[in-house]
Amino acid sequence: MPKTDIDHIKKIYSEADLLFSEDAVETAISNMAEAITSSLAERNPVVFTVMNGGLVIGGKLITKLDFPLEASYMHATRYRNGTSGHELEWKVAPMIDFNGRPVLILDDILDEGHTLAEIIDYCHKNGATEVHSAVLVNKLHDRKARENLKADFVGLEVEDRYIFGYGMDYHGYWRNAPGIFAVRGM
Ligand SMILES: O=P(O)(O)OC[C@H]1O[C@H](OP(=O)(O)OP(=O)(O)O)[C@H](O)[C@@H]1O
Ligand code: HPA
Repeated sequence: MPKTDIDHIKKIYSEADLLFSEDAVETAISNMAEAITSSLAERNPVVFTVMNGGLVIGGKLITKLDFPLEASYMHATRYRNGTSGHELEWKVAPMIDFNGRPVLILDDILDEGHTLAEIIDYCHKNGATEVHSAVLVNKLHDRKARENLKADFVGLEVEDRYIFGYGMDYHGYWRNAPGIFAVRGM
């Protein structure tokens, strides 16, 4: 797709199937926040959002976490604004030292899970005492990178289609879409 084919991008949105409305997603985020608060309020975790996809869930979720926490980000990408994954490329490593501390990783989607699996390994190797993970969406299929790979906190389960909205992109666009949408035919 040419980089500036904005008409194609608009068509993708107008033809997409709405899987979860904004209200449904907001309810899921509130439920995740409650569950995370119950589990981690006394653990003093460092909360890392995985950019870029974690942009929306990171912002929306942490204001609902009812305990003192330090928040930062890391940036790793596997899809590079395309619709199929490659090897994980680190763009920005975590900048808060988490050696000897629990960590909570926040991301938009657990799809095949290579991203989350590598980030969890990275955190353990670099001294995290516990690594917790939360994703807005888990995609249902049998292609997970590791058997039984799951996030500790999951907002919504989605069918095996290419989705966008709430941080998830279609060729770099529509991270801002107010709901979770599936691309027609994908
Ligand atoms: O479970 P996986 O199959 O590994 O895919 C999930 C990852 O893919 C997306 O990131 P992407 O690489 O597209 O970069 P982005 O965050 O900049 O969109 C998403 O934000 C997750 O981090
Ligand atoms: O379905 C998806 N949509 C957007 N980004 C993604 N990254 C992995 N899977 C997806």
